Amino acid sequence: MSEAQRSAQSIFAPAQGLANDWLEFFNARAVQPAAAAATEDDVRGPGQLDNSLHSVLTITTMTLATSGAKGAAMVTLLLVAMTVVCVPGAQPRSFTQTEIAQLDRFVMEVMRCARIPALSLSLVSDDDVVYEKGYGTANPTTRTPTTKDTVFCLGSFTQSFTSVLLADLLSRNENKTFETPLRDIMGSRIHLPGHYRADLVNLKDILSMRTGLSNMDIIATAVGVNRYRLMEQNLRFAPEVTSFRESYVFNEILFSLVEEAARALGGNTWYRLLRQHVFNRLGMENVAFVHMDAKENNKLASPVHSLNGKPVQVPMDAYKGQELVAAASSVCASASDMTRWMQFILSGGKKDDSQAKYSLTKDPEHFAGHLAPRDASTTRREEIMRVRRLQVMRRDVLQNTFQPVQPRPRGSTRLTGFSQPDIQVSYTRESNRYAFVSQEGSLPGYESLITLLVDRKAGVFTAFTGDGGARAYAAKTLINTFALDMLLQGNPWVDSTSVCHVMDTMTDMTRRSEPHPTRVSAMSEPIRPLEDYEGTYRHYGYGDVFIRRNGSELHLEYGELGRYILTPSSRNDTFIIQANSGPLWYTTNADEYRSKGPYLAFFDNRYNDPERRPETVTIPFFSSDIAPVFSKHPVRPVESEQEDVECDACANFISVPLILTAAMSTMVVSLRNHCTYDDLKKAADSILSKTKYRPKIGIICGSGLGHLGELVEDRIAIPYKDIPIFPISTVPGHEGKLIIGTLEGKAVVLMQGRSHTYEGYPTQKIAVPVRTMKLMGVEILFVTNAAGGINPGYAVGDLMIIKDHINIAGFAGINPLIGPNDDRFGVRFPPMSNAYDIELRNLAKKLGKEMGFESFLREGVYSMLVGPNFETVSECLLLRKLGSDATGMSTVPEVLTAKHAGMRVFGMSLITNKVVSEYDSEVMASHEEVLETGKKRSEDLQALVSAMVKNLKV
Ligand SMILES: O=P(O)(O)O[C@@H]1C[C@H](O)[C@@H](CO)O1
Ligand SMILES: Nc1nc2[nH]cnc2c(=O)[nH]1
Repeated sequence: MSEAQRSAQSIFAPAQGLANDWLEFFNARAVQPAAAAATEDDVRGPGQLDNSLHSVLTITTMTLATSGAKGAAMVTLLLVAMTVVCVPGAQPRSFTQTEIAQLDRFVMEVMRCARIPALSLSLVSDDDVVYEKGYGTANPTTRTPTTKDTVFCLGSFTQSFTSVLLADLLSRNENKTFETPLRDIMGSRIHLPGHYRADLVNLKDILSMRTGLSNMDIIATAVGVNRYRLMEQNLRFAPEVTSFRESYVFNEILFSLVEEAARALGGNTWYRLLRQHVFNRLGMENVAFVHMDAKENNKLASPVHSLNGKPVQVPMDAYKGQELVAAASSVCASASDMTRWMQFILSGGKKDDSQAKYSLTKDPEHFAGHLAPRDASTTRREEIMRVRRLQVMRRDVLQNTFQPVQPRPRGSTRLTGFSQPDIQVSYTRESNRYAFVSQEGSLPGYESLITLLVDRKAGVFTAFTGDGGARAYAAKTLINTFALDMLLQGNPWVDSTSVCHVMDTMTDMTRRSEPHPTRVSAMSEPIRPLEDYEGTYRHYGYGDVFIRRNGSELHLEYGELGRYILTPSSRNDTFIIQANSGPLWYTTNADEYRSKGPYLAFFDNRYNDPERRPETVTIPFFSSDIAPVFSKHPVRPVESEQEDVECDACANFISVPLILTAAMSTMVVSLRNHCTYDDLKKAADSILSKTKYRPKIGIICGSGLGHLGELVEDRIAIPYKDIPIFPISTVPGHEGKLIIGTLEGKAVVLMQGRSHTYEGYPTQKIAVPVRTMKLMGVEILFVTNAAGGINPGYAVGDLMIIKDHINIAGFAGINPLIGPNDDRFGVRFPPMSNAYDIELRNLAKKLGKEMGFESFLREGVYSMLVGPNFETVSECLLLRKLGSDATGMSTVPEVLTAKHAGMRVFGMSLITNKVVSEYDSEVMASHEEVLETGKKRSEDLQALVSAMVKNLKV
């Protein structure tokens, strides 16, 4: 037994008072520390540790304050970021014997403190293997020592493999990218909740976890749901945590869709494609899948958890349910495999082929495109040497998987790197010195972490068996940190004498940052007879749970695997959940899970009446974000129907029914109505290419008011039908031309006519011309319209400067800003309190006065209804009560879009008619009257707008 093992044992046993079972694991370890022992000088003392540790912990504390449930992961990442950057100008290199001994000692100490039975480590630098090693006992039954070829299941790390596979498949497919809507890849309907998601969701959204849908992974582990049922029935009821693409929401169940996409792209199952395209190509020989062939793999390290302080083997059946989330979490691999992976990533798609024995004659494909041009002097050996580093995947293809979803705002103190992680290896951060890539994974009984310093071509991989949770995070982080510091010849700030203490501190901090468990204690008697709780409770997303009495016990059954006992607690109608048997024991029984507090089931009835039987049961541990409520009388959630009609965003004309249900205010709109930034930019550039002018002023002319366009000099006119993304005006009085030229010497772009929601355009489409103007460089927008006068003091022919608006249509869910927000246009939640620019309003009043318009120039509030009908009398009276002076059917969507995009807005209504506000009146509003008035007064309106343009300082 080595010195390190002896000290591990002596400290371990008495201090922790642990069961012998754990010691057995250590006794059986096959660690062979290097011959040379480390000198004291190699190891930093506690004094040095304090400063570094202090700064790390300070940052950690700050992170925890803002991070919430994902605190542990962030601690991990920050610690690595903090420590690996503190090595100035170090060079990667191989280890001396002394360093190997130092590293071994460190690892073994971590294993001792974190009670890790088996661990594998691999380090690479400059494409070379620096160190690969197994520690401890891989299989307690056979006492097999851990080696570099021992297989560990990697959990979420699988997502990195999946991303690279997809990058490769997409690169072979001309028309598809990570941003192609999934339905265009899979050719089938995708059922997801909320407007737009099903239409728009793409691989990037799922891989970077920004669909906003709650994680329902429990379905995969407990219910016999097959993929078809999941996709057809359950996913459409996944609870929404945030809006689509709003922020990072952990979700692995949607990887079932990714698997289907891989199948559609590659014509084979995901795992076969993965073997073929990734593992075989890289020579990752030991790979297995946790739910399929891992249990037959004799190199597999046995998964171990602790229960009441004793190590217990996790039954392989527990991983059966991983099938549904396989693409997110099912790959198992050895340290030697992961060395190859790290070399592949760090070298930009190459594989170290130096050990391979290929024959030029027998394996010509292997050398295709890699051989040096041959001349008489080239020997066969030289030719072969050229392919020592074989490019197995194109660099640009691989790089696709590293594209951030959204760039981190400059100078931002928000940890957007975490909440909007990069697509592939998840967490890329530009540290002071190195681009840093890291991904960790966990499954019951297994932990892993890979950390790559891309610029330094250095990487470390650690995997082990044992408990998960805060201590495991600390353990793997510290090992990777220490190894990288050593690799880069830095002075590790933690060493084997201090690491256990540091790990304790980190563990405590992480645990403290987690939500406090509800305090309840077990009771022998519930407040009501057990029969009262019995029944089938349903959730449309999660499926059914069955509550049955079994003798004196209450049981909860969920799917194939979920068998739980419900123990009454000190809180009324609240039960403590514990798995009683079977492979799911670890979900509620294992020490690490229990340390987070008891798992509870809350029964309730809708009247909150203790006299009535419970009708619902809420089970928080089924989800990490929204606790699902199962009900005896469930109400089927209203689904947002997806539009069947293919109505492409950039099609000329879109007829989309707007169905407003009074109860839900649900608008049925296809997200394809959104033009992307690139579509709009293309349109803007194409318009600008037709004119020498670069207008900063945009003007939209309302019904019958387009004659202003005739005052524009040196103009070109582009019919909307020639701008593919523009909606086309279909209403008399709206010409439908975009005019560019000068007005009063200023470059302007003028819309001779507009489109309206009532024409059948989704309101997002109305935003298109405004956003196009924005991308052309427009800074100030003039909007004019014809409106009905509500204010009794107004007369037909009055001009009303718009002071503010009331978005009546918005009350019913019609707003052009609904849908995913593209930050390049504006913020998600734009203020609207200053919609109509005060300076421009004052300028209009001043000029109006000078022009002698005072007697018919007003200032008031415009309200927008969708139309196309004019108002009923009661509606007019209501609008008046709301504070509206005039009403119309346009303008507001344009103003919202312009303000969202940071433009200044001036609005003016021509009062073309007076609304009918008496029940017995025989007067009727008509479009003819509107146009007629327009003719009479439009010259004044034109004069005022022209004068304003003249006076603007742009
Ligand atoms: O485009 P605007 O708002 O000027 O047109 C108004 C509203 C209807 O389109 C039409 C009704 O006459 O005039
Ligand atoms: N809603 C509405 N729009 C108009 N556009 C012009 N006149 C009117 C009107 O009276 N009501």
